[in-house]
Amino acid sequence: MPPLEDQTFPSTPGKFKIERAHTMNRQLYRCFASTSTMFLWALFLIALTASYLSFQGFVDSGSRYLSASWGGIQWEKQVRTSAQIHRQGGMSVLVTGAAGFVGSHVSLALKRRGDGVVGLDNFNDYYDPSLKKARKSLLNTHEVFIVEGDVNDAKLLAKLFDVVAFTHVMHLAAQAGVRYAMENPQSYVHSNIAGLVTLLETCKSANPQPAIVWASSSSVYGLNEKVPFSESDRTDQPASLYAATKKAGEEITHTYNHIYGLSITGLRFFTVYGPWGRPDMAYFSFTRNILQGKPITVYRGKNHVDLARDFTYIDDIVKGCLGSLDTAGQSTGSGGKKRGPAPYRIFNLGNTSPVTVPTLVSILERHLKVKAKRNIVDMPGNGDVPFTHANISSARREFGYKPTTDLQTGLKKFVKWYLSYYGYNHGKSVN
Ligand SMILES: O=C(O)[C@H]1O[C@H](OP(=O)(O)OP(=O)(O)OC[C@H]2O[C@@H](n3ccc(=O)[nH]c3=O)[C@H](O)[C@@H]2O)[C@H](O)[C@@H](O)[C@H]1O
Repeated sequence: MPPLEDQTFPSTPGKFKIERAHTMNRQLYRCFASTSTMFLWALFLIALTASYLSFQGFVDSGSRYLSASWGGIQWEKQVRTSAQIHRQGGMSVLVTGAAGFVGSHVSLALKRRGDGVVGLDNFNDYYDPSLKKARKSLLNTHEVFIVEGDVNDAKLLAKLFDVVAFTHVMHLAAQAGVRYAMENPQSYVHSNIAGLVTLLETCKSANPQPAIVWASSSSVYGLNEKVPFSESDRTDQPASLYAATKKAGEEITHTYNHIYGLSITGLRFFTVYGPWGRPDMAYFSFTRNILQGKPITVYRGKNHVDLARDFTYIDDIVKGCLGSLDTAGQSTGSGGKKRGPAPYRIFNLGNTSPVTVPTLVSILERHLKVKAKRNIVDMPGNGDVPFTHANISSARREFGYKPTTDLQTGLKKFVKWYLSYYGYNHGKSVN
């Protein structure tokens, strides 16, 4: 039996060490009684360490290989080819959210006029990812390569800037949707705040730094009642977490402009709609339900006042995006250091003619030739605002922005696309 003091927990660490040392000495003496045994043990330990290290190396490279959906010579070639500029004075643009609604349209428009475009998208399932895959296929046929990845992946972003010296970033990747923010608040912080900062960190360190144009939102006007909404109006009363993250984005981009000399343009989009749109938006889900004979819920504001939106057609928004890129001016910093002041701009991109939600439904009924089953309910406190209305004189002055599509015409084009994509007797599998 060992002495009692060896069995119980020591009263001080020092005592423990002394007692343990005695015990270990006795064991060492027994084990390494002869020098030849010690030599063999040393050899054994060296061999063991070497095989452990090479096994770790194998595991590391294996997991890198398995988890990487990007990288490699072939991948870099695709990125470079997609980024190639085919016009005099053209730009090479990294478009985040390229498989999204606005992202896919902007990518196509840039490519068509000869600019280099590389897309980035995480293909999340906020809405039916098969629609995003279909947009990706469309872009592929126009030689736009979309990298599958998240804007929070700093290594991927750094790699992309290693491969291509992007002149511009069109940042459209975001968690969209006003009401969904109550269900999944963290996804807004992840994409609209953390993701934005990761992207800005990459851009600030890039040499040369790109100019950045990114999607803010009309929702930043929140409870503002002064109409039409001008960029100088107050934006400190957001009505939803979505709006709050977009407003935060405006402040965050301002600091990167101020400290690092990044050229920044924020675009406040007003309820963008059109072909290849987002299934979570009202005009899209109403269309699906009307065709399926299901009821639609139409929200109504205080005192039974109809809600209204400055619905803006996608082609007008695309023109606004391209105009912003063309006039962005250069970032002035390099290697994370500012060399002089750079442009910081914010523009409304709206249509300037709000339409009520019941009118939107009536237009859809006409185009679909089907009567909607309207379920009218008071607007729940879910982050919605009663109306939006853009003053677009700044964008008009700066790059000639002039929307030309009214809701009637735009919805006609949307319905035509919807029916060609899903068919009449369809929609059942759409999310
Ligand atoms: O401009 C923006 O920055 C935002 O535009 C868009 O938000 P919203 O203007 O809220 O569009 P959308 O959901 O189509 O609802 C339209 C109207 O239908 C009403 N609405 C909606 C759903 C419903 O079931 N019933 C209903 O009446 C509803 O109350 C509202 O009055 C983008 O989704 C958002 O990502 C952001 O980009």
